[in-house]
Amino acid sequence: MHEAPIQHVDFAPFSSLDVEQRPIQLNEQQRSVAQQLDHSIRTHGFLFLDNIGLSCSEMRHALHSAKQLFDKPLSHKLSAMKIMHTASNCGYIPQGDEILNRRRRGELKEAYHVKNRRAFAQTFEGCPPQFEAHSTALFNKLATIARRFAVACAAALQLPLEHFADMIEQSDLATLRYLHYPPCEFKEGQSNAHDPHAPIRAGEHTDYGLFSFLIADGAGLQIKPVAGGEVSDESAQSGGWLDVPVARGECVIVNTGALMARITNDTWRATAHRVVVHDESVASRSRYALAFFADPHSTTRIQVHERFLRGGQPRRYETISARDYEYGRLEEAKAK
Ligand SMILES: O=C(O)CCC(=O)C(=O)O
Ligand SMILES: [Fe+2]
Repeated sequence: MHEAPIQHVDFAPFSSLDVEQRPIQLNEQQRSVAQQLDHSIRTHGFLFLDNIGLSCSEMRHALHSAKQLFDKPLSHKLSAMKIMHTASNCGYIPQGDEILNRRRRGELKEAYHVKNRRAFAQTFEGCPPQFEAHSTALFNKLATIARRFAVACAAALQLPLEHFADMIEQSDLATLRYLHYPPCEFKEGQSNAHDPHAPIRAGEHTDYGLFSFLIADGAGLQIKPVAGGEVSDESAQSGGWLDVPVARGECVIVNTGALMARITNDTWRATAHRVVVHDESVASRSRYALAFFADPHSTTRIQVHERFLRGGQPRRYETISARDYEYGRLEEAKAK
């Protein structure tokens, strides 16, 4: 297996950006960060973002609170916690309820979704005592960082600087996802990386929204840039997957999602990824991760921006609302 040569981008110049101020103005250093993003996203669709304004200890604390949440007995999680339904997209997702890739016979993970408290009321019954306060604070912090990142994306793509930042402000679709991949079986030569139907920790997929931040504490993430907004049968199954080196809660991994691919007419693609186990030692341990999905507000019209149609470029995607697109994909991912 090959390691992906993923670049690190230092986001420190953006930490002082006030995303509420209009007009947004960028200095030279910030414009240079935007150029680096453009390069990384065009070449891999994934990058490591350093100095985002979330310290290592905050990231480790977040991973620890995922552990505390999922450490609750299964009977408690099923009876006392709110179970996630597509309509709300928040709460607990038991193992087996979500299948990101329908060719897989199952996915070896459980998850918990936290939504924007400013956009709708979420209750946290059955969660550990500090979980509500901690996850809400983390959501708000990541949402601000995401808006700064959205400005950098707009600069990189030469769009009006507020273009993406306004779409995700107060978004009811943005989600903070806590993930736990429990220890699983490993059989040499029959790993889920090779058999396209075997159960897997997270099946081949692209994320739905504009971009995602990922914080993880263990190996297994693999990526494969694809030519469009979704994973085709061929691209998911053939070889060419690259390992993402583990960041162990030291920096954030960023990837672009399907709605970004639609708006940019695939100038920035959605990057396919999955989570596998390569060996006995990875299989024998739990893996915890957090993903923040920067998804536009549900009423946002997602259309190819005219800038990507210049010079007679064919329009690859029809206009759709963020809600219709995302709920379509959430329904697809629901185990039938
Ligand atoms: O756990 C990971 O590293 C990836 C999770 C992921 O891709 C997702 O939840 O969309
Ligand atoms: Fe993902």
